[in-house]
Amino acid sequence: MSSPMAPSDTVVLIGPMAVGKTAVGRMLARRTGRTFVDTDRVLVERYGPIRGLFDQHGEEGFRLLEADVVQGAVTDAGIVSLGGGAVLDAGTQAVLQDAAVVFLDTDARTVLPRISRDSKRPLLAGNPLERWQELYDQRRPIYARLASVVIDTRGLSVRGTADAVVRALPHLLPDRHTASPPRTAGANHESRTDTHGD
Ligand SMILES: Nc1ncnc2c1ncn2[C@@H]1O[C@H](COP(=O)(O)OP(=O)(O)O)[C@@H](O)[C@H]1O
Ligand SMILES: O=C(O)C1=C[C@@H](OP(=O)(O)O)[C@@H](O)[C@H](O)C1
Ligand SMILES: [Mg+2]
Repeated sequence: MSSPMAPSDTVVLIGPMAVGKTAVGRMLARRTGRTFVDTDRVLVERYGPIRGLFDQHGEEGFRLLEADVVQGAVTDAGIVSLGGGAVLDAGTQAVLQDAAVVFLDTDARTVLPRISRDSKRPLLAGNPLERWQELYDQRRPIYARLASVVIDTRGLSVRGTADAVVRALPHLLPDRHTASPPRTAGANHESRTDTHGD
C-alpha cells in the first residue's frame, strides 16, 4: 500500500523526548497563524493516556496506533509535533519525505530537569537520564537523516527555539495584513504542554 505524502508546506517537529517539540510547535503555530497538531495529544484524545497505551498494547502496539495518527496529521498542512519515537516507523519516515522536517536537538544535561521526575513517558521508567541517553543514541541517526533543518536548542527558550525555526524557514511568517488567528486542531486548544494524558 502506498503512503500519502505530507505536503511540502507541512512543518514537522521531530527530536528526542522533552526537547520541546510540543511547546515549540504550539508557539510556532501561534506565531505563524497555522494549525497545530500534537500527535501524542491526538492519541490521548482518541485512546487514552500514553502510559495506559503502553501498558495495554506494549510499545509495538503503541507504534501502530501512533503511525496511523501521524499519517493523518501530516497530510494536512500546518505545524505537527511528533512523539520522540514516531520516526522509528518506516511508513512515517516515507510520509515525511516532502515535508519541512525540523530536528530539535539537545543533550541529556539540558533535558535532565524536564525528565527527572517524569512519570508520563513510559520509556524513561527506571533511570530517566540513562534511558533518555540510550534512546537518543539509537535514534539520533534517524532524526539527522530525516531532517531538512537541525536546530541546536541548548541554551534556547521555547520562544528562542521558535524564532530559530522561523529564521530557518522564513516562508512560515504570515503576511502581517492577511494573517488570521490559528485554527485549532489536536493540542492547541489545551492550555499547557502536557500531552501525555495523565
Ligand atoms: N527550550 C526550553 N527551555 C525550557 N523549558 C523547555 C524548553 N522546551 C521545552 N521546555 C519544557 O520542557 C517540558 C517538555 O517539553 P515538551 O514540549 O513536552 O517536549 P517534547 O514534546 O519534545 O517531549 C515542558 O514542560 C516544556 O515547557
Ligand atoms: O520517544 C518516545 O518513544 C516517546 C515520546 C513521547 O513523546 P514526546 O517526545 O513528546 O515526549 C511519547 O510519544 C511516548 O512517551 C513515547
Ligand atoms: Mg511532545
